[in-house]
Amino acid sequence: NDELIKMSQNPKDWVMPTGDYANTRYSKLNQINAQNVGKLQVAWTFSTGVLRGHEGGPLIIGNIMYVHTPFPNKVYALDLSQENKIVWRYEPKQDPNVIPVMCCDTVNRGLSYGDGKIFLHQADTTLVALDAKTGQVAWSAKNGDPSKGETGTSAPMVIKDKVLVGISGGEFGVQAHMTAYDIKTGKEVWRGYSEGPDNQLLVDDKTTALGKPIGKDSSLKTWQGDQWKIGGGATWGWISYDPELNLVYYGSGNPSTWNPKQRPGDNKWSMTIWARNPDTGVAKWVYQMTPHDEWDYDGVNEMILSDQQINGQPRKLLTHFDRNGLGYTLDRTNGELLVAEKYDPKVNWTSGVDMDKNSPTYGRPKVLDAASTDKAGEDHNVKGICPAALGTKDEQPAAYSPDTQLFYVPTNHVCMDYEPFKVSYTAGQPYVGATLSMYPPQGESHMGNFIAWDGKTGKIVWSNKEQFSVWSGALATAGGVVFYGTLEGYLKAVDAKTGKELYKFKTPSGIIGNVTTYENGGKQYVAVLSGVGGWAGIGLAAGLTDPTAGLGAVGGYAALSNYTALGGTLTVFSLPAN
Ligand SMILES: O=C(O)c1cc(C(=O)O)c2c(n1)C(=O)C(=O)c1cc(C(=O)O)[nH]c1-2
Repeated sequence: NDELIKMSQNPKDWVMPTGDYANTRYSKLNQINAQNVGKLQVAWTFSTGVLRGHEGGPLIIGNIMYVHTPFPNKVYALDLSQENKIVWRYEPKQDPNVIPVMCCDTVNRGLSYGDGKIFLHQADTTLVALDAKTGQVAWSAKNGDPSKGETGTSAPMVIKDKVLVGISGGEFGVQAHMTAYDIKTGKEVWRGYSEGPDNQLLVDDKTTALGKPIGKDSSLKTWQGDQWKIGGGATWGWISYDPELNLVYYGSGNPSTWNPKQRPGDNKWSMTIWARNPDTGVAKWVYQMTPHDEWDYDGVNEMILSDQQINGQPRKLLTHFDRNGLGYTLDRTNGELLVAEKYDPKVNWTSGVDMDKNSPTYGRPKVLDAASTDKAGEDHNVKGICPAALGTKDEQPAAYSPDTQLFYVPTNHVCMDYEPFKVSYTAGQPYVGATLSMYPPQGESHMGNFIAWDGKTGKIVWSNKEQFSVWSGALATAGGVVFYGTLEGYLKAVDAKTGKELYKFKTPSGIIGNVTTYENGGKQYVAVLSGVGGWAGIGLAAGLTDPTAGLGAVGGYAALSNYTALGGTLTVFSLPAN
């Protein structure tokens, strides 16, 4: 979308949920820098009036800031030039029966802008277009059916003349997809599924995996019978786009039931990086990271696009920090695999990815027997698997700074016990089939790290310990400062080169939102939503206390209740006048 490409080059605004199409979450603003960030103060705050987990962050377009909330998915337009007065608000009426079919809290990851409209993907899967000036509904489209377990949590993305949106429901046996709607009318233009026959996948004889054509029925061959129809591969993560290559990138999630015995085969194309043509939806290339998942290592985390040199050659790269604990760097033009390395040294389910191009298992991770929940079988508890099901990183997006050529990655440092059991499929009911518990790696007490990563070599450059997982999205800036939030509720600023902590402030609740920056009236601001929740905070958010509830997260993060409580607030920071 040419309008958006132009707008996203103006660092005063924040026009996409991801900051830019490349998903770098990097801002050229440098008024706030490593020297003065220690003086940051709260400029203003705004209560959203909603409890539970607040993910994503606001959009800023000129003088208007657009703030969204978790279910019931309110949207506020605030006028920054009029003391943040509420210009309009949108409050959808949604059936609360959608709440129990949301796997990991009632979160929403944010809004998109394009063609004078604000796009919201509601929990009940309604994709709604609001007039950016008035908040009036311009059109709405139904992206799924909550009675089958389909829900909406992901941020839509405007690409050219279309709005792209994924779907959640991997824990309910949905057949997930990415769908493109016409930006003017809301009419469906294409829908590409994560598994199924070729005409549903939108693949053709030119679609490749690791440089080779995937061939006919590439997905069907990897499922038993009709299992692909309830095969998951949910698409609830972030979307990126390369306008020059005309390719969109996103990942697909777990192949439904967490009991691997019930779905033999590679379960393609769950756990896969997809590169699709946004005009037709047809896939140019795919790469499956975790064939036949045995741990719920969803592949949906963001794909960050950067241009860097490898061995003296300029390369168009895609870097992805997968739930499975491996940081991948690929050539985004063709899906060539360049780097796959652990970004937490505790990752122990695999000895690494086969990088030998001539090997029959090229590109596949080598699974270690001790961590195989499939080998152990139903009703056997496999202990000490790292990472836990919520991965070395979950939805919390990393940032990339072209100044340092480093990625700044919020991570989980958590391991698990995992016991698969037999589960039968009923539409609209959980289709999980595993009991989990979560805890820090043996001999350690901290559950998170905030790291800097070199994607060219696959190495950690520095690492800061955090007591809990870092469930907030990072922001990198030209001021040499990187920002992130913590589950206890701190907004933190660290030096981009060294990781040294330069500032922290405790906001009213735990932070699972993404840090955003903008400029208004000549002043740089940093904004973040607090409001604890998400999968890590599900115990607090949903009032659960059984340690195995929340798929094991309730016990793992029980100590969080000593630090914070529910409540959605936007906190905005700036430097003092002098
Ligand atoms: O498979 C799915 O459909 C699905 C959906 C979601 C979601 O929409 O929030 C999450 C997950 N899976 C998931 O595996 C997961 O770890 C997770 C964490 C969160 C969160 O917001 O904290 N959502 C989700």
